[in-house]
Amino acid sequence: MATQEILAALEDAIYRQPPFCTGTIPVSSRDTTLFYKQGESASWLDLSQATEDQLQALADACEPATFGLGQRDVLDETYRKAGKMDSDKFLTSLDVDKLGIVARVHVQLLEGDDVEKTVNAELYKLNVYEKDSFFKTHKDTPRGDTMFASLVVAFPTPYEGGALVLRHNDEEWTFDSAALTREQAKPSIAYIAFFSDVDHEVAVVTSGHRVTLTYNLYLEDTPLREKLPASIKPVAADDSVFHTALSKALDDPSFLPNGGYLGFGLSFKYPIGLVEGRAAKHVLKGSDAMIFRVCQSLSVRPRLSAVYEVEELRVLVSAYYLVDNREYEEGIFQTLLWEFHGKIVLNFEEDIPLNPDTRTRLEREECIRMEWVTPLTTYSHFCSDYIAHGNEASAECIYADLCISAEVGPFGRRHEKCPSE
Ligand SMILES: O=C(O)CCC(=O)C(=O)O
Ligand SMILES: [Fe+2]
Repeated sequence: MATQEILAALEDAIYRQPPFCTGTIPVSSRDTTLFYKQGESASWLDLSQATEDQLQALADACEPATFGLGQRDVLDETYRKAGKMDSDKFLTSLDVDKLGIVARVHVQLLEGDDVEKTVNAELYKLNVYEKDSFFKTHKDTPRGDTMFASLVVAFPTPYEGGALVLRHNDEEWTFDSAALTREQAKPSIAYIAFFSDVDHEVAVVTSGHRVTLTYNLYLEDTPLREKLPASIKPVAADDSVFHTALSKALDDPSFLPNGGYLGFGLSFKYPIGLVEGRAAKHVLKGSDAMIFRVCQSLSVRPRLSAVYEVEELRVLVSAYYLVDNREYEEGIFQTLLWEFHGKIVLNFEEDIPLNPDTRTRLEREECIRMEWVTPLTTYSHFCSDYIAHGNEASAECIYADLCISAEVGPFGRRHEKCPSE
């Protein structure tokens, strides 16, 4: 088969599941009691049978919610109009672990080895969206490189509007928590967990009060403390179609006969730490995780990488390095090559280019030859160039556009085990 046909077949074989999971769970007053501070005193209400007056009092006890624009928290009610209460100002009786929400989200959003690790849900904020409240499109600010998803729990209070709309790779999904909770025979909460880098917005609430708790979900590198309940079955990861397509490609002597690299522009973005010298522990999401697993299982050496564009050349660097565009004595290009062990990415026809810093021809070893299976649509930003709409200012981490680069051996030596890294 011609190379282009093989690459297209590989791309078609990548299985993409939706970047979220949702559900409803019946609750009792034991789950929906909320205590909160109000100046020097305290109040409480039951969010499964709250009156208008109680909800208004809760809304009045909230502060206006800000959002993050790069490194700053800003209040701009044309972008986000909502009330927020920080987690030191209230106590909720809702336990997302006991209700099985964390376990469900765990098996529905993660696959492979990640199902054996521990997911921690960290309570972040309480939000009240009154009439005319909304939150325009944003990604949730990564708070640490092990944060992979956000969880929103909506209580059964009366309201209309306020649907959460998610958008990813030209697809759109709506989570209408008002309709979902209204439709249940018993008082129920509605939840949604989504990969935090997925664009999302809250539509305008047209009446009532939409009360939510938000949580940040982290994948810890420790084995699962308690077995997942038997009723919660892992969603079988569908690696088989891509596995078959990649094995077939590797068995084809005309496909990268002398070896080379396969590149995969990723479907999701990943948090990169802004604290220098700290290796990131990325939690790969959805189809990106699937690509990594399959490459590993076929001894095609996958690495999470960043590609920087410097003077029309593309330089591939491991995603574990943090690169910003301050003044480097040697020039940014030399620094990427020497300090960060970068390689110039060329296709199989290109001539070896000149080094833009020294104007001499680059060495063959400084370049790699790559075929892209899925295109890399955006190059990595140098850290200092980055400004984004988040739900909080980012101090520690930002999202980066990354790719997987996978090293394919020459035909006949493809399946040799690579030394572990
Ligand atoms: O309330 C929701 O459905 C989502 C809220 C949100 O996106 C946020 O607080 O960052
Ligand atoms: Fe958000």
